[in-house]
Amino acid sequence: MNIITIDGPAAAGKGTIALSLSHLINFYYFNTGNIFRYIAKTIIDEGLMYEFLINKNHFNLNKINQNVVFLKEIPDLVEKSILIDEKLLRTQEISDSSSIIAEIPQVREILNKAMRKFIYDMLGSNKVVGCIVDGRDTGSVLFPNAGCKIFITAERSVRTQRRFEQIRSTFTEDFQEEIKKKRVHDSLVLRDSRDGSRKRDPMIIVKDTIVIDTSKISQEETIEQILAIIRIKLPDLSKDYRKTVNFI
Ligand SMILES: Nc1ncnc2c1ncn2[C@@H]1O[C@H](COP(=O)(O)OP(=O)(O)OP(=O)(O)O)[C@@H](O)[C@H]1O
Ligand SMILES: Nc1ccn([C@H]2C[C@H](O)[C@@H](COP(=O)(O)O)O2)c(=O)n1
Repeated sequence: MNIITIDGPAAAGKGTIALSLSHLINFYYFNTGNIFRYIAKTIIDEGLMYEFLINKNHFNLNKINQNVVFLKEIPDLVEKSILIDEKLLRTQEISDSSSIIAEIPQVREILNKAMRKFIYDMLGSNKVVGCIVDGRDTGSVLFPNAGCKIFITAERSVRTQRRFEQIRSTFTEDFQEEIKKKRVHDSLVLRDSRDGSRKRDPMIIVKDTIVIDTSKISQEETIEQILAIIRIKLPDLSKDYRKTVNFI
């Protein structure tokens, strides 16, 4: 299956690497974190986050606005999460909330189903050669049959620094609260713990996954390593195609 999964902890560089790689090999790139972020944003916008936090295990997901009723399938849920301005999804509040919401099995079930359908439709339409998906459980749960599974990680201090710089360069003074390094660090600690220890679909490294620690290597080196892995794992990508994208 021409699906490449890239999992790993927050701020490890998955999205950046996946996006660059998708341009190089002409694959479609799908960021699964954004769909969890989109749901978090919706709960926050509906003013329901407080209620959600105190009743986490009994929260009535049907309470959410008719357009976003989780328990019914929302046909354009994935499309909505793609079309929204990504910057609106990258606030600290949404980062923290999305990780909490992602613990709910019902939410995961519905989002996974919607994401799988979207990707399979995309591949089936023959508009794309393949797809790169990134997240926490894309190789272990979402696409266990993916042809190539990568896990990108980095030391937490490195990830804190990367996220800190990323936020500083993205947000203006309206987001001063966002740029305190301790808050970035504390948020990563909490998210690492929640994403790695939740009962349903925790972030794990499954046995056919190749782990790349990017703490001391550049983005370019990481991409080189992944291209070398893809050559072995996805040998069926046609030779002609490989030549056109400098794949060999
Ligand atoms: N060697 C590296 N590899 C990847 N990203 C790096 C590297 N060095 C610095 N970065 C930077 O780290 C920042 C975080 O990367 P990115 O947002 O892609 O992480 P992520 O793993 O997708 O995070 P999240 O899961 O929270 O969305 C980006 O600004 C990226 O440019
Ligand atoms: N496959 C996924 C992707 C994301 N999540 C949750 C957990 C994360 O903390 C949150 C935000 O993701 P990010 O944008 O940081 O990649 O969404 C998940 O549980 N499973």
